[in-house]
Amino acid sequence: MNKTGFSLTDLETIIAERATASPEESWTAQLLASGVERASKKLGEEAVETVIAAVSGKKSDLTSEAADLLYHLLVVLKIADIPLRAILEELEKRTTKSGIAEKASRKQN
Ligand SMILES: N=c1c2ncn([C@@H]3O[C@H](COP(=O)(O)OP(=O)(O)OP(=O)(O)O)[C@@H](O)[C@H]3O)c2ncn1[C@@H]1O[C@H](COP(=O)(O)O)[C@@H](O)[C@H]1O
Repeated sequence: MNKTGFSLTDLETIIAERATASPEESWTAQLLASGVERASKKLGEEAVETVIAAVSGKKSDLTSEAADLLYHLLVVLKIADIPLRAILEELEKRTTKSGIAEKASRKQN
């Protein structure tokens, strides 16, 4: 748990609230208005920057890039009208099986 109890759900709420902000003042409003293609491109860039930071071994860079990545993922999910809850439910379903067992069951199908 972090110091303040801030969670991804809180960030999801902030993103939803910023949807009505002026795009001149709000990066979130700009991204939401830009549509799924541009926001996804930004998400992809943040993913690449996260990979580069991970490989560099610089923990502070990776922390910062991972934060950018999670924020932009939540923006894309908002545009797609998929609540964070749906992703958490999907992840929860997966807790009943190991990743290796799940991959093996895919190969059989
Ligand atoms: N968590 C974030 C957040 N993380 C990253 N960003 C913005 O995402 C943008 C990323 O742009 P760039 O790709 O140009 O930045 P970069 O990848 O660091 O830079 P380059 O090296 O690629 O040039 C920057 O403007 C960041 O400020 C964020 N913008 C907003 N939030 C949250 O959303 C709230 C509302 O923000 P606004 O909507 O801007 O009011 C904020 O208070 C935060 O809680």
